[in-house]
Amino acid sequence: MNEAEAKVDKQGRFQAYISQGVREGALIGLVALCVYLFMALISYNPEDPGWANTGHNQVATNYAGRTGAWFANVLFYFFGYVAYLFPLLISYKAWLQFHNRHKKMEFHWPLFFVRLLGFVLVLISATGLLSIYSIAGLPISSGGVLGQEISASMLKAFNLSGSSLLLVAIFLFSITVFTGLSWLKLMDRTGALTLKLAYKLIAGFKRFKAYIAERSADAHERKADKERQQSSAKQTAVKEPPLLLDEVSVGSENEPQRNSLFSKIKNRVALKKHAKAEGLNEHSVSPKRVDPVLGGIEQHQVEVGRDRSKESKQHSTAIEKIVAKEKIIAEEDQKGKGLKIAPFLKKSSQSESKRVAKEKQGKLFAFEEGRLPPITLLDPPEKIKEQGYSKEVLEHLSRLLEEKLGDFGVSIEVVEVNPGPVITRFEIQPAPGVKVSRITNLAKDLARSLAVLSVRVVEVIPGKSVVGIEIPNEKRQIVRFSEVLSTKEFDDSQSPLTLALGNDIAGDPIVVDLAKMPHLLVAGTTGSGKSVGVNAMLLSMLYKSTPEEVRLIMIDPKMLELSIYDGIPHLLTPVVTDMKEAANSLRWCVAEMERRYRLMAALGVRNLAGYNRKVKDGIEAGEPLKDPLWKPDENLLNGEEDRPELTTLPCVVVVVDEFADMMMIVGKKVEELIARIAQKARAAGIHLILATQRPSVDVITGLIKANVPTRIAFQVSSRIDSRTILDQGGAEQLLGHGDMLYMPPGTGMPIRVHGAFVSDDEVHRTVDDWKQRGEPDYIEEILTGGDTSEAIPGLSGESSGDSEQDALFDEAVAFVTETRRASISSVQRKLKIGYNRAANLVEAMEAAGVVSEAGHNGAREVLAPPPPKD
Ligand SMILES: Nc1ncnc2c1ncn2[C@@H]1O[C@H](COP(=O)(O)OP(=O)(O)OP(=O)(O)O)[C@@H](O)[C@H]1O
Repeated sequence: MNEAEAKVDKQGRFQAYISQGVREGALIGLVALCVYLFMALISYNPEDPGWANTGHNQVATNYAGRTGAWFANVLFYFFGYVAYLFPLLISYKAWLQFHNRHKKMEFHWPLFFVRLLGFVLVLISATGLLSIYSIAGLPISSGGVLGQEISASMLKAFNLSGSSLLLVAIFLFSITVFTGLSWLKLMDRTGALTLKLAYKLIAGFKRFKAYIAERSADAHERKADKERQQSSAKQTAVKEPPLLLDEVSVGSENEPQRNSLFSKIKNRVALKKHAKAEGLNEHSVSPKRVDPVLGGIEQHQVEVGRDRSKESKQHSTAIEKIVAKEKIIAEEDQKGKGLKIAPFLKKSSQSESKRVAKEKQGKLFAFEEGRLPPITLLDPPEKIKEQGYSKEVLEHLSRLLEEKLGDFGVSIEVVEVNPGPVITRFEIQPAPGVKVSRITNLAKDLARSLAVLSVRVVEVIPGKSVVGIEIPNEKRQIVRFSEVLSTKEFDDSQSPLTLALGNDIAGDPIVVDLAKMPHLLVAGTTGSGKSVGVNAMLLSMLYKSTPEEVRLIMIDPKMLELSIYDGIPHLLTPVVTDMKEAANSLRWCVAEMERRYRLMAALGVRNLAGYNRKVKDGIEAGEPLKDPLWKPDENLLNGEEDRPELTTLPCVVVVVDEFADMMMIVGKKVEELIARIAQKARAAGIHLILATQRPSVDVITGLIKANVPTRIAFQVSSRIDSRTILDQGGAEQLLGHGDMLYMPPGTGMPIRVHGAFVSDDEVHRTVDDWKQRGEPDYIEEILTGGDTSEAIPGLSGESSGDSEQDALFDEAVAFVTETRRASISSVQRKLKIGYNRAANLVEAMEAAGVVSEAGHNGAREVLAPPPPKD
């Protein structure tokens, strides 16, 4: 940079420095002048000494002092109230100075003169107008001397109206000239501002209206909730239609206030249903409540973002609430549409079995009678099946289920609905962290809330990660026995001990094999369908097997249910009603079991099927097998040629209806006999069906439970009873009338079965048919006991029976199975009894199969499982 340039640069910087100082100095000076003038004008006192008058005051009262008083006097004298225009003008100039501080200062003379002209014109017109329309307060006219002069000459020339018009026009024009203000633009801006203001006012009013509506709706709802609570407390019975009534009344006592939203949705569900019933459009009912508020929502939402004031925040929360509610309702509708409603997948083909087809043919061509009674003897299934809930009701129920569980603090989502012939299963997906036991514990509350008979919670559905909620259909289909017998499943089953239980929840037949169980325990309260169930089992065998295949021993302490079967060829002995005879028949079973074991051992086979096959093969080959156990009678002097031929052995099924009565009358001996049969009889083809209506631990003892692995629970009165039978709850949630839980052996998962219905007539017809087919071949020793009772190995004699009847026997069994220690001394210590009594108890336990025989070191193994924990 050369010297000249540096000089120019220095000068430039100096100029910039000066110009900035001048600008800022001018700004400060102008502000100070404006304030000073303004002070002087507002505190103007005519008493002060001034330009036009000397005044009485020695000391000026003006805030701006004598000078200020003087200036004020001059300005007011000449221009009247227009004097205020001067500080106003100066403040405008100061603002311009500030606004354009970064711009280069340029002085434009023509513009300056135009502006000055404008200013003069403003002074003239304003003062003139003020003098014509004088405002009091100044010693001279409010337009000052200038105004006086102008108005006088104007009035002379143009009169009042003409002068006024002219002066207003000049004033407006001069303002434009002076300030550059465009009146048209101003009008535009004013219009826009007015409109904006009007919008704001309307929006504010709408928000306020919405807020008021919301508050009154809430108050109304709280009041309605309260009334509902009171009325539901008073209500003892739920009226028709149960679902709708429940939606508004039942369960509301559990609803906290915060859930009033749910009650609104509930009402909506009710309204929708009602609307449907009335044939109304759904929308004609529901949106009415929200219409007034919905109108302004969108606009409000936009403004809520802008307006940060407190009041608008309050309003916005009210609006957000409403929007949220609408969202929920919309979601609800959406969900309803997305819900999967599919009937259960059926496994069975439903086509009729070969046997049914054959029977039809047989009828047609009058074939010879079959070896079994025809299924046509039974009542045919109903042609018109009851239909479950409609799709709409299922959707509503799903939402209701979600709400109700939500009310109890359990958040779930219904993912699928499977309507079945008797019940409908809702598959629900619990929210993360929700324990399924919480839902199970709510079963009763849910049933009440949904106004249904009962609700069963299926904690685990194999192959799915959902929980099942089963609710009964309004009308249930009756499962006819004939429809289960006509299925392929029953026909294809090879076992002579095939039992047709009924249909599962999907309507598929449940056909089971007693031989595989191998013993069955059936329990349920009075009227639960237990006797019908046992009849169905017996008829299943009568429609599947001949007396050569299956023989029956029926024990009926009530002398009621089973006596109907008396006289059929399957019976080994007349229906047993005497309990002493019942004990003898059990004893015979044990002896028969032992005999069969010996026979099987002699023939080298492992089970009854193997034995029967071998015997049959021998007969078919023309070389029937001889009885290896036969001993020649010394008195009769018979020889080897008299050795009888072996015949096939039938399965023996012992059916005990009301097994609790037998236990009470005969005592513990029965338990021991049953345990004995249950432990070993599978291979020997002896099976037990034990039914009781008293599922208590003194009837279904640990010993029996340990030996009878397959259970069927009909409806019971409590969860404890259900646990006694199934080792888990669930049976208390059944519907009765043949609804049962079937627990197959070796599984912990009960299957829900709707039992097949068998009428007494059907039983009579079947029994009569069998009676015509053959006579029973009774074995007398069964009832008398014969000499078999003494000869049963392993079966305790009367002395051990006494020990078993010891009052402490059960306690001792419980102790031993629990601690898994079977020593006499520990029993002695635990029960605080003498050595002999403890030893007898342990021996009785050995005889009952609870503990093993003493080993070479005297130690015994505990065989029975530990007692169930309630
Ligand atoms: N599978 C079924 N389907 C429809 N209804 C049934 C079914 N099973 C039973 N019922 C109805 O339930 C009633 C009671 O059944 P059931 O007599 O078998 O009960 P229970 O448990 O044996 O009672 P109790 O112990 O007093 O004899 C029957 O009269 C019948 O109307």
